[in-house]
Amino acid sequence: MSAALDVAGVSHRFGQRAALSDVSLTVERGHFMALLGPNGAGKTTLFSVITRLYNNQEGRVSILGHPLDREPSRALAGLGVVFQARTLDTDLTVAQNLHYHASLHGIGRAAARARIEALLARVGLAERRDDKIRTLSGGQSRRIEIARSLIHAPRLLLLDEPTVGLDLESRADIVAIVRALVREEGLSVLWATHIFEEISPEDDAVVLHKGRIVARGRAGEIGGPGESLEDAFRRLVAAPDKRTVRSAA
Ligand SMILES: Nc1ncnc2c1ncn2[C@@H]1O[C@H](COP(=O)(O)OP(=O)(O)OP(=O)(O)O)[C@@H](O)[C@H]1O
Repeated sequence: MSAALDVAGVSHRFGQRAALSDVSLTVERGHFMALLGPNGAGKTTLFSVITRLYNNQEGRVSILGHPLDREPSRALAGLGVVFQARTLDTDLTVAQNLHYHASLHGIGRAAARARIEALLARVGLAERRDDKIRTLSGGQSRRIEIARSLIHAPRLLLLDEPTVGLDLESRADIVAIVRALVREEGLSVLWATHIFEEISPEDDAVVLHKGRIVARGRAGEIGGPGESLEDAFRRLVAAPDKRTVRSAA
């Protein structure tokens, strides 16, 4: 079976600045992959290429076996995205936001209602259905954004630093919700972050730095002997002479 996401040799430039250089990665179906990178590494640019906000300049992207350039509708139909910036309408209720999004996907009213109930239960916010978004906490809004990203039942979910600015408990809730989706529904996830507590040793991981992948493998194996993932990350994004590119996979 084809991978959930296959990125092959993708490069992207903003004028003279190379934001991505020959990036390749594969998210297998039912896997959680952490995309680790410091500010400016290129994570958001990569997500923008995968979601087709930016035209692909070089390289190939396939989602669930559908090439993004040749079959964009089929590729994007299987993709859900939680962007870094918040995009819910704060003056509308939770249900109104979700129904609006469902109609954008062409989902009928009755099917949307059932799907929204199931998703609100999934993110633990069924009782907030009729509340305006502006009355929710930051963590609760994020959970609604996750529900919204899943409205069309995608099989691959991209999340761009979804826990930034949230307290410890809200962060843990969001990580737990997404991990349950992977475990129980076989969802495939690409999770961009620079928060190490969100990553488990058995996760697949890639480290992106200055637009290049500088390490990949099981998160627990990216460090050298006796070296934590966090220490390995600091070494990898430090001066080039301190860096040894490792491939644990
Ligand atoms: N629209 C743009 N025009 C010009 N340069 C850009 C643009 N968007 C991003 N860049 C540059 O491309 C590089 C990668 O940025 P990007 O936002 O993808 O990084 P990031 O890993 O998502 O960082 P952060 O964690 O801060 O969101 C940076 O050098 C950034 O300044």
